[in-house]
Amino acid sequence: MREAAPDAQWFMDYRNADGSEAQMCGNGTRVFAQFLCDRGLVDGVEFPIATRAGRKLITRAEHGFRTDLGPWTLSRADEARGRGMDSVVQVVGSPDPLPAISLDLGNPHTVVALPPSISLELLDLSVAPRVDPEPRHGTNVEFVRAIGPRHISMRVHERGVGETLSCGTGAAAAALATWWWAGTPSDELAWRVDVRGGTLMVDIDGGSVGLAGPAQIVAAGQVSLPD
Ligand SMILES: N[C@H](CCC[C@H](N)C(=O)O)C(=O)O
Repeated sequence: MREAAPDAQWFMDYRNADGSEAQMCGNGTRVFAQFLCDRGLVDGVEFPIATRAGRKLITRAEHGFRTDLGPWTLSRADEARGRGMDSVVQVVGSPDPLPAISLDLGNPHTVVALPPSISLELLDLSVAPRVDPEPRHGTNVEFVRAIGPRHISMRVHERGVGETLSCGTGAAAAALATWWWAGTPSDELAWRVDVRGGTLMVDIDGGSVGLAGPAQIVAAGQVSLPD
């Protein structure tokens, strides 16, 4: 980690609600940045942090922060390029399994574009969606509804958690998948992603992706780490 981010002063580690380790958390990087700024632990408008998924550059924005999430890849590129999908997802609320593509943003994501016949609001994500073939290390599953040009709405079932109100790397994966499927011209690169918890902005620059949104510390406490 030190080698991947030699100039980073701080390292963000991340655990899911069930205690499992995740390589990255996009929304977490902004709250981490807010914490560092509030405590005066970083200065400047731009600073790098280290994560298990490598160095991430944070920039202060007018309302919150932008995180350069860096490079992304299609996890099963040959399948995705050949068929426009690499897996299927069975979710409560859809009678049939739905086609999906898998992306790697440091952590794994599986994105489903919902057909018009299926309501995003009515999906039951209290039951974990089943991904086939099942990714070896699990995956975060995003369900996407197109709203307008470069504007999507999304719900997410997170690995190690369940449904959450927002997922930053998931929002980036959802925008990237929609962009990739639609073959969007290269000058249309700023995307708006509505999630249950608010709105995130995703900017796509070819093989690299950025995530911007607000950050607000809502509670403070102490955590005891095991020895
Ligand atoms: N909510 C996070 C991602 C948590 C990652 C996680 N659930 C996993 O990959 O196991 C985000 O804002 O990007």
